[in-house]
Amino acid sequence: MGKPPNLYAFQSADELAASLRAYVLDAQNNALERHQVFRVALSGGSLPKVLAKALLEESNGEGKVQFDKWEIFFADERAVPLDHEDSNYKLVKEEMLDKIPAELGKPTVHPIDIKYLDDIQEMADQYEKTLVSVFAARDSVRLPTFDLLLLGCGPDGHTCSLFPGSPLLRETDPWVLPISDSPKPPPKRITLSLPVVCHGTKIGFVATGGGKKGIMKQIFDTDEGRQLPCGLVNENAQERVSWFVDSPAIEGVSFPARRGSL
Ligand SMILES: O=C(O)[C@H](O)[C@@H](O)[C@H](O)[C@H](O)COP(=O)(O)O
Repeated sequence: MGKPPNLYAFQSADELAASLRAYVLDAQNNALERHQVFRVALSGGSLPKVLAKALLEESNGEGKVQFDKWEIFFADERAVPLDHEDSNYKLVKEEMLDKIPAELGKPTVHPIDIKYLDDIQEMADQYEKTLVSVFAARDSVRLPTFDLLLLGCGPDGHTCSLFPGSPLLRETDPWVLPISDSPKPPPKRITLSLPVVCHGTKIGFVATGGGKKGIMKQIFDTDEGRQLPCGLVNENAQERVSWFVDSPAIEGVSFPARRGSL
């Protein structure tokens, strides 16, 4: 048995952003020491905005974000054009990429290939090929190891586009999966598989606001919650998982949270 996931709780968005920055920088610096590149997967939802605040506004203190060493992938993506309002790429671009000051460098970004909008199986396969080309040949690496995955938690306990009760949760072979009936619109998406998510060196969740308190209590305090997608990531990746939450999101949660800093 490993150690449980880390749950960090903050009073304010500024405190959360400062700790998230320290966490991301630590992951970045460790990755750069190991292999001179930082491979990150990002989800959509509220995460890109919080991340941009952490990395672009909180510039005091330790270390520098070396965006020119970043390779950014999408933990999940909606099968829509890259300039569509549902696109996670557009969200990340507008919230963060377009605002990166020139002196921090430009990350390499891996969006979906919109040639395959009408064939999401092919889109997933092609995205997997992108991962293969970056992480090594599929045959020699059982799973790609992201240095960091930064994820959100839906009100039903979903993460990426892995939804509660979905058969996709049982898929162990593909790295990237298509989904055509997502309960959260739009219905057609691709997502990293659960084994790929859980294989990350570090997995960070950001969940804020009172709207999250019911699901946080379920995930951290109940056996059923541990079977939800976010709970499964906690169970499988244990101390490699860190949650960054605000006080309203964990009101009533019994699982011990560390308050105020990393
Ligand atoms: O593309 C998506 O739909 C997201 O990747 C999704 O998994 C999101 O992260 C959660 O729904 C949490 O969203 P919030 O952070 O907005 O609550």
